[in-house]
Amino acid sequence: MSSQDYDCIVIGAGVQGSFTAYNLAKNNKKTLLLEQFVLPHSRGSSHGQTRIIRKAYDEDYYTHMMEECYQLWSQLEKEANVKLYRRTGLLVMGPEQGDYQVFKSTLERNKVPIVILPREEFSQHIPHVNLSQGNAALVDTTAGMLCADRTLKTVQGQFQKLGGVIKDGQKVIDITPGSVVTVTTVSGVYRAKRLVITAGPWANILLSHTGLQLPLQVIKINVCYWSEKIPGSYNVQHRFPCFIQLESEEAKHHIYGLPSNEYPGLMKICYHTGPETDPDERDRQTDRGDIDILQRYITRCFPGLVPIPAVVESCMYTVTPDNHFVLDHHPTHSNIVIGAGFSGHGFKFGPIVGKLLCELSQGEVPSYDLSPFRIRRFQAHSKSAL
Ligand SMILES: Cc1cc2nc3c(=O)[nH]c(=O)nc-3n(C[C@H](O)[C@H](O)[C@H](O)COP(=O)(O)OP(=O)(O)OC[C@H]3O[C@@H](n4cnc5c(N)ncnc54)[C@H](O)[C@@H]3O)c2cc1C
Ligand SMILES: O=C(O)[C@@H]1CCCCN1
Repeated sequence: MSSQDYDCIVIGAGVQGSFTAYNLAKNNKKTLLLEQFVLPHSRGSSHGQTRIIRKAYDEDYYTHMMEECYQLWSQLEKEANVKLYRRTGLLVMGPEQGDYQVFKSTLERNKVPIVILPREEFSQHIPHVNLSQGNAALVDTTAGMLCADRTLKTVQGQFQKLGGVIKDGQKVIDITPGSVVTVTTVSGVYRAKRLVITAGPWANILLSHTGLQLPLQVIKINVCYWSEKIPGSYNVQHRFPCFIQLESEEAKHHIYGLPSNEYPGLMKICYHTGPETDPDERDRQTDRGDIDILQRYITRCFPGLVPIPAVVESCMYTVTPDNHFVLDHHPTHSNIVIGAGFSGHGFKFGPIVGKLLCELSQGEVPSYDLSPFRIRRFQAHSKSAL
C-alpha cells in the first residue's frame, strides 16, 4: 500500500464526515479525511458555537436513534475530557391541534421525560415569553445545547490521535469510481477501496462525478442574534431553555432559538427556512424575508428582546423533499457511501451518523433500519438520476 492508498477516504470534514472518519479509524481502517477549506472554517453547515440536541421529534425513529446518540456524545466527552453538551431543556410551543400533538405523543410513547406547561402556569415557568393564542407548550427536559465548533475540533483531534490523516485546503475535483476509487484534489491523487461522501451543500457537485444527482435544495439561513433589553433575562445561566415554535398561520415554518450564551446579552433566534443559494455564492444571497417574519414574532412573543437583529451570520441547510437524511450506498457503485441532505437537523445525530456511515462503508448490517434514509425513495423525483 503506497502512502496515497487508504482503506477509506471521506470527503468533507463537517460534523458528519468528521464523525465518520473517527469511527473508521476506531475500526482500524487507514482513513483519509479530505476538506476543501483550511480548517476550521465557517463556509458550510457545521460551524458556530451552538446547536440544539433533543429527543422531541415527530417520528419515533429519530427519537430512538437519539437514545443511543446521547450516550455516544457522553462517551466522546469522557474520552476527550471536554464538555460538549449542556442541558437546558427544550420548550416546544405550537397550535394545540397541529404538529404539537404529534411531538407530544412521540415523547410520551417513548417515555421521554417531559413537563407539560398549562397556559395558566406558563409565565411562572417561562417569564419574558408570551405564549401565542391557541398554542400549547411542553418541555423536553433532557434537551440542551451542543458546542458545535468545539465538537468538530474534538472529533477531528480524536481521529488524528487514532492515526487518521486530515488533509485540508484540498478541494476534490474528480472522482473515478471502480473497485479502487481514485480521488483527485487540487494538489494530489489518492486511492481507496471505499469512499464516503459527506460534502454538505456541495453533495450534488461531487456526486456529478459519479453519475448521480439527488433532489437536494441548498438554502441560506440568516443566523440572527437579538439583544436583551434587560441583561440576563434569556441567559443560559438563568436556566432559559432552547425553544421551537412550531409552524402556525403566521409563520409557515418553525422558529427556533437558543438562550444567550456565545455573545453576551444576545439570544439566537432563526427561521427554519430561507432562500435557495449556490453554496459558493452564499454571501451574494441577500434575501431577508425571514428576518421580517422573525421581527414580528419577537415583538409579539419575546417582548424582552430588541426586535432588530444585532448580529446576522450565515449558515446553509441541504434539504431533501421529505426533510429526512440520505444515508445509503451509491446505487451503482456499492463501495461509495453517501451521507447528505441533513435538512437543518443533522448535527445532534453526528455520532450515530458517523457510526452508520462507517458500518455501511464496511459492508456491515447497519445498527438501525435505514429505509427512511434510502436514495430509492426519490425514484419518482425528477432531479434524481437513478
Ligand atoms: C443555522 C443552522 C442551525 C442549525 N441548527 C441545528 C440544531 O439546532 N440541531 C441540529 O441537530 N442540527 C442543526 N443544524 C443542522 C446541522 O448543523 C447540519 O445538518 C450539519 O452541520 C450538516 O453537516 P454536514 O457534515 O453534512 O455538512 P457540512 O458541515 O457543510 O460539511 C461538508 C463539508 O464538505 C466539504 N466539502 C464540500 N465539497 C468538497 C470538495 N469538493 N472537496 C473537499 N471538501 C468538500 C465542505 O467544505 C464542508 O466542510 C443547523 C444548521 C444551520 C445552518
Ligand atoms: O435540529 C434542531 O433541533 C433544530 C430545530 C429547529 C430547526 C433547526 N434545527
